[in-house]
Amino acid sequence: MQDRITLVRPDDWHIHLRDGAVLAHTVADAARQFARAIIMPNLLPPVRNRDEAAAYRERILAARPQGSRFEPLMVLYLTDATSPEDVRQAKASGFVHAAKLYPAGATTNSSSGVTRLENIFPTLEAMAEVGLPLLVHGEVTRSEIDIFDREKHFIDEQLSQVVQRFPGLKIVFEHITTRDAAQFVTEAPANVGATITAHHLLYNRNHLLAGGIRPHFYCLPVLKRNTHQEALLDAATSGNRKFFLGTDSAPHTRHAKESACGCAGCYTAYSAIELYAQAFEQRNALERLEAFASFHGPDFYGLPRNTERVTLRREDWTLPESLPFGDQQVIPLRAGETLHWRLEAQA
Ligand SMILES: NC(=O)N[C@@H](CC(=O)O)C(=O)O
Ligand SMILES: [Zn+2]
Ligand SMILES: [Zn+2]
Repeated sequence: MQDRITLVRPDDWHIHLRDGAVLAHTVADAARQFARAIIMPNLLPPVRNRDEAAAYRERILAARPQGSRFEPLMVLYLTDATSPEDVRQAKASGFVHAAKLYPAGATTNSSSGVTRLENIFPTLEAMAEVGLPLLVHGEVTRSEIDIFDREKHFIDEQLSQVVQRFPGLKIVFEHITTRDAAQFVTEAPANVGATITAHHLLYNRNHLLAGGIRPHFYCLPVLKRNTHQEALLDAATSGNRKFFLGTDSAPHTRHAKESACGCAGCYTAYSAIELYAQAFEQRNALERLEAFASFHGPDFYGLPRNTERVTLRREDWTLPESLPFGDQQVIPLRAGETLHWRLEAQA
């Protein structure tokens, strides 16, 4: 049985680091594993332009552990008011690598998001022109649409249109959760890719709801039935270059999660690559992990692959029950449970 895997250091193409005191924790967790990460801009207020991205980037860099070369890849948050000029300035900065579409009301801190896709057509045109990828939280927000069907509706009503209308625009369908999304991306042209989280590979809605409601498994888009989980495992382990690692690690305090109205988001940054290794091993596909975690993302974004290597060792270890999070606590996904792979500390 294989007991070590060496891979080129991976990157995380979708992470929430939050801001302020918690950056010390979130940045350290990400930097231990990943060389670079695409930093989600859904702060309050959101990261709307080059200057806000520059300031947030400085706060992240200042929170890096000593000696870390972790590189935050910044993202603009699209609002109805984002202009083509904002896009050009952001691209020219060199440190903004994408812009994110949050349909207004779809998820955490999305209230300043885009209310009608048509409002940002000129902005999307500019993004296609300068080569700034569009990242999408792909769910419709209409209250009459069942929450388990919102991703599928988004594909049919919105994403397919954007793909058709802007053939020159790179699009990442973020944190896909359904067979429909995996199929859509597979059949789409090469400018369309997708991130897949570790939790959507490891879990389905039974884990969230059967035998008791488990708030630490609640995220958006919500976990779907096991047939969708299987389709995501197929996609992630297929070797298809359109699919790559994006944890969507999205910490909320323990109190905000364990509540009558709990927040959406799973904290996976603490052990992300180990969780992915476990998912790939379930499929006997460990040899496909490196391409998914370390090659497909930079290739899609047009960035160089990392050169440094990391090693995962087969070793049982137990995740902490909770982690410090500013002056509060965050519960990592799989808290108190045993993982079977462990990332070796860097010399
Ligand atoms: N994924 C989540 O459940 N939550 C994210 C937002 C998001 O990525 O949709 C968050 O910022 O908390
Ligand atoms: Zn999202
Ligand atoms: Zn996210």
